[in-house]
Amino acid sequence: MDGESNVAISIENVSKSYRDQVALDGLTLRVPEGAVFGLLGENGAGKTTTIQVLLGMIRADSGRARVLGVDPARDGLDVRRRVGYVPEVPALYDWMTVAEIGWFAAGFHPEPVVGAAGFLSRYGESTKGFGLPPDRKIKALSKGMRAKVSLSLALASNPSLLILDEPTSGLDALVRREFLESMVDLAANGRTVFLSSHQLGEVERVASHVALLHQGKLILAEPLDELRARTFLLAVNFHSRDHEPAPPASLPIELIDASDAPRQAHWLVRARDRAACEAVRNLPGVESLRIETPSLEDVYIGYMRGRRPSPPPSPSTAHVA
Ligand SMILES: Nc1ncnc2c1ncn2[C@@H]1O[C@H](COP(=O)(O)OP(=O)(O)OP(=O)(O)O)[C@@H](O)[C@H]1O
Repeated sequence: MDGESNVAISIENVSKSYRDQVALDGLTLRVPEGAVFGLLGENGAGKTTTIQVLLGMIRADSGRARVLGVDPARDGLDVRRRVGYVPEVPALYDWMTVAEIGWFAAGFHPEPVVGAAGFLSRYGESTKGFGLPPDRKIKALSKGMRAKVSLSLALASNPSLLILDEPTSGLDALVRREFLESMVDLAANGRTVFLSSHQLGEVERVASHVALLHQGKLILAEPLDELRARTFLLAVNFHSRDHEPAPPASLPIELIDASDAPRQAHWLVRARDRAACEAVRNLPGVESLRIETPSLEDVYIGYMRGRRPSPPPSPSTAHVA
C-alpha cells in the first residue's frame, strides 16, 4: 500500500490516446473502499479505457493508477487475480459447459485464501441462483445468461473489489434489479464495486458515489448524497417574456444548464442548500419559483447538454442513457 489505506482505486492524472484520439485526458479519481461507484458518460467518454488501465490491460501514456495498492502498469496480473472483473462482452470458452468453465477457472485459484473448493462452491451457488443449467454449453446460452456466467465467475473468487463494465446490458429488468441489489449487499460487507453504466436510474438506486466523464475528462465525482443535497432544479415563472436568462452572478448559485420557455425558465443549479435557491424568488420579474431535487438523469443531461458536440449525433448513433 502507499498510504491510501481507505482507497480501493486511485487514478492520478491519467491520460491515454489512440493515435490522435484522446480517450482519457488527465483523469484523477479516487474510489473509497466499500463504495458502489458508478462511472457514467456518453459513448466514447473513456469508461472502458479507464477500466482497462485499472486492470493493466492497456498502459496509460502518463499518470499513475493504484488498485488495492498495486500498480496495474507493473503488476497487471496481480491486479487481475485480486479483482473480480466483468467485461462488457464476456470472453468465455464457447465449447465448455457452465459447470466446466467453473472447474476451469477454479484451477487459477489454488491459494488458500480463496481455494479451488471455495471458488467452486461459490460459483455453483451463484449459477444455481441465476437458474443457469450446469450442463449447457456456453455457446448455447443467451447473451444475458453469458453475462450471468461472467458475473458468477467474478464473484466466485470472493474479491474485495469488483470492476464491472456495463454489467447489466444483457440482463432483463428483474435480473438487473436483483443483480444491482446484490452489489449493494457486497458493499455492505465491505467490498468495493466500481461499475460503468448507461443505466442512470439503476445507478441512482444503488450507487454511493458517481463520476461523470466527458471526452476523457472528469466533469464531477462525488458521493451521490452530496450531489443530491447540492443540486437543484429551479422552475422559475416570470411576469413577462423578457426575463433574465440565468441567475445573476451576485447569487451564491452556479448554473449548470438552462432551458427556456416563454415566461418560464428551468435552471439546473449547484448551491450550498435549498435556502440559497430561495433568493431567486426575490429577483425582479419573478412570479413564482418551484425548487425540485433533480434525478441523476436530469443532472447527467444538464451537464452534458452544453457539452454536446455540434452537429449532434444522429438518432442511429445516439446512445440512450
Ligand atoms: N483500441 C482502440 N483504438 C482506437 N481508439 C480507441 C480504442 N479503444 C477506445 N478508443 C477510443 O477511445 C475513446 C474512448 O473509448 P471507450 O471505449 O473508453 O469509451 P466508453 O466510454 O467505454 O464508450 P461506450 O459507452 O460506448 O462503451 C473513444 O473515442 C474510442 O473510439
